[in-house]
Amino acid sequence: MTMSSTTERSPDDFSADPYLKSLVDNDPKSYSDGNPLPKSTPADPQSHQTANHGIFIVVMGVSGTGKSTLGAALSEALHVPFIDGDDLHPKSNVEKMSRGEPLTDEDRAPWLEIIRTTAHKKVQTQRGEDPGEIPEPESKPETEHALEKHEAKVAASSTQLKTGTEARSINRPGIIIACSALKKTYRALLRGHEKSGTVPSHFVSPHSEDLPTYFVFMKGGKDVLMDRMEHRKGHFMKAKMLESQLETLESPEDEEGVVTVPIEMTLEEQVKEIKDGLEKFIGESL
Ligand SMILES: Nc1ncnc2c1ncn2[C@@H]1O[C@H](COP(=O)(O)OP(=O)(O)OP(=O)(O)O)[C@@H](O)[C@H]1O
Ligand SMILES: O=C(O)[C@H](O)[C@@H](O)[C@H](O)[C@H](O)CO
Repeated sequence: MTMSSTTERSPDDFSADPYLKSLVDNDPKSYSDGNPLPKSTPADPQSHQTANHGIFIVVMGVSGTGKSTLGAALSEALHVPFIDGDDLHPKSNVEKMSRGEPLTDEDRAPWLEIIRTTAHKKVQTQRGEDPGEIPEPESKPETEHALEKHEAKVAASSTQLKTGTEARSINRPGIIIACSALKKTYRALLRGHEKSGTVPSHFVSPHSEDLPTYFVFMKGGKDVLMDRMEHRKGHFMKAKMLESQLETLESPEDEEGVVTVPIEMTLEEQVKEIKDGLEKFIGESL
């Protein structure tokens, strides 16, 4: 089933989920008169190659591949904030996964829209632009912590900028989000190539050229994953869900802007591989 064929939701559907309802209620403008958010000026397709243009990096792969671990490490290395996509799931999705039930396309669609919109908002804020009235999705302390850490780093970087050192390697607007992004259609939505039609109009996310999107694909075999998930403590996603995650996964390796990293590599090796890969796509050092 493609994302574009998912059933359009009415505002009433959003009332059923307190999390989605809070997002709707926070934006009376788009619901009373149907006005979408003002969009940023469309950028020149090549303009993401300038240091001021933000980038959106999605760390993807099935559960247990190490997305959260790598996302945090990449954030340190690139001086770009990190958000765990798990923190942006509607509550109903987390409850469903905790019960051991795999999510459907319909469950994932609003979550994917929220992820892209959140990425855009964070990049706009870093650029000093007004992110408009996109409501702040429910966030958990870890997310806030990651953003605070990033802000502290930006402050430290500014000092370096003043002294003229490492000016090109710091302070680039951008955001890293961990998200399973299992299917091609989900990635089309995260890239801004498609709309799911499952969220209110104020979730208008930017065109792909206005927020260039890259994927880091964490590739690994079932045995290693099963072992990691079985040893991981305190996570809502249990090892028995791995089967359905692997069945759902459509490899992104033939798609544009994808850096693939084996999960067996050390964290250090993964970060280096990704930095090199992204620099090739972007055409400059990060
Ligand atoms: N490079 C690595 N080498 C060995 N173990 C790792 C590596 N990266 C992560 N791990 C371990 O694997 C487990 C899964 O990692 P993590 O929670 O980051 O995965 P995830 O993809 O974010 O999972 P989920 O999507 O289910 O939240 C953790 O116990 C983590 O410590
Ligand atoms: O698409 C999905 O099925 C979900 O996003 C999961 O992958 C979880 O969010 C994550 O892996 C938590 O463990």
